[in-house]
Amino acid sequence: MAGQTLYDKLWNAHEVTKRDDGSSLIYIDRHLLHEVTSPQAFEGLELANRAPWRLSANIASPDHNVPTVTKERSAGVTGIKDKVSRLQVVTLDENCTKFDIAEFTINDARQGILHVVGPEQGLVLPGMTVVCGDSHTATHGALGCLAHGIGTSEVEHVLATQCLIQKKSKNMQIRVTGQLGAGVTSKDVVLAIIAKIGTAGGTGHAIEFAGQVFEDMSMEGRMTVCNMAIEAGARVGMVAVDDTTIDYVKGRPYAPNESQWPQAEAYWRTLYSDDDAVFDTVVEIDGSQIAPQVSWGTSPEMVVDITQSVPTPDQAIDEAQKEGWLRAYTYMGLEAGQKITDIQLDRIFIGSCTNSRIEDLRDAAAVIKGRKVADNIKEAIVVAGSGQVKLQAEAEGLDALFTEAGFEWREPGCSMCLAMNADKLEPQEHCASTSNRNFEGRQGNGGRTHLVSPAMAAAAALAGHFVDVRTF
Ligand SMILES: CC(C)[C@H](C(=O)O)[C@@H](O)C(=O)O
Ligand code: SF4
Repeated sequence: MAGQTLYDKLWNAHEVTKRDDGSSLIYIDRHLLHEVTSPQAFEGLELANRAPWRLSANIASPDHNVPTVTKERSAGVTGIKDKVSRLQVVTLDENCTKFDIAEFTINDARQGILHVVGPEQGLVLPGMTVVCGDSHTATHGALGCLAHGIGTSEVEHVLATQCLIQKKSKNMQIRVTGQLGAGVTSKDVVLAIIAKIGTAGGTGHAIEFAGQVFEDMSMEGRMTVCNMAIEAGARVGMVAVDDTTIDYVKGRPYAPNESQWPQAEAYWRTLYSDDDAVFDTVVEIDGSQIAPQVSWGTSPEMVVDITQSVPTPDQAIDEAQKEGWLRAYTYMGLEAGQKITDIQLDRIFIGSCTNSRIEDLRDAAAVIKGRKVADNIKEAIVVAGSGQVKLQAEAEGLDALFTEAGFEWREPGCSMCLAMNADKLEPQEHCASTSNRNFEGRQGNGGRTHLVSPAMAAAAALAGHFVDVRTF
């Protein structure tokens, strides 16, 4: 028998039963809940007169709708101006109280974006199956677990049964070899992967990221990459367990205690793809060739190197791509062939579940070196992914570096990643954003998003336009 991939191992360890139609019933270890996709699930549970099947598997926190301005945040839920947003957060609080589910509420020091909070608290551990009513749940695969987003009806299903009906995906390995150059980060790696394979490249697959670049990468970096597996078309992204994983988990509040640790670690150490495991699809990229990336268009695959230009229609591989580009030039207000470094910016957003961990903030802060945000930038905000990241950054003095340069230092939440709270772009504004999605209207009606790394966003804030952080 051929060896098993990491995905096979995780799947087999959680398969309760195979069904006649080729799907399987899978046991779920951890369920993360936020205010947007849980209300109807709780309502369904109540109507069916059911209780959550395993309370301790669930953890909730509001993240999408919370205000990030300190004055509004300190007022708690009453500080949320938008009625619908407030109702969602209040409803989450009420449901968690009613069903006895643990919640890091709006002003809890542990509140934050679930995909930052889960690993940080040790609530997500290697070997687990992890779900959340949120497509970026793939993030958690960085810890060597099987994690993916689910819809609201599945949220109800998991609450009620702790199980899910799933169809197994194909195995894909993306190998990034060699070493990254200075100034090139995990965000550039994942954007370069998507530029290469396209937003449908991973469709139907569970992606394992492997190779020297991921072996050398920190847990924060691995989370950035797995986070965007969904933008590469896959629901699942994973990295094998190694010393980096084990060291990251050790000592986290909900991680196994000392007496449980040896047993847990012994199991976790088995979570890698066997040498003779077979992948349905393999992609290889030379990491040393990756440059800082910038998205110019309205899809995460419309990405080029900072040294390049907006592509011209004759470079499109087919008519469909050409059509997409023509539409994107207009929406983004860019000319074909225009240099990326000529794109002037209006706002800067450093945050989101892709890039709001401590290492991301350190990377951005390191670029500042006493310089100031350029005059043409209307607003530059830094939004830590969780209360814990914010505290850590403040302990390191990063907040002062940012505010002295002219950035605003905000409270944790999804913020300007999506236009669901008060942090939005105005029509036609260009934003250098460390988030993961750049479709039309994502950051506000008519807003123009450019996806970049935290270091590139910081450099752009200081220059007022995109610059190559390697020579800035
Ligand atoms: C609101 C939520 C359902 C959504 C998701 O699933 O990803 C959001 O987090 C996003 O990033 O678009
Ligand atoms: S930060 Fe953005 S991508 Fe992540 S969960 Fe929030 S809205 Fe979705």
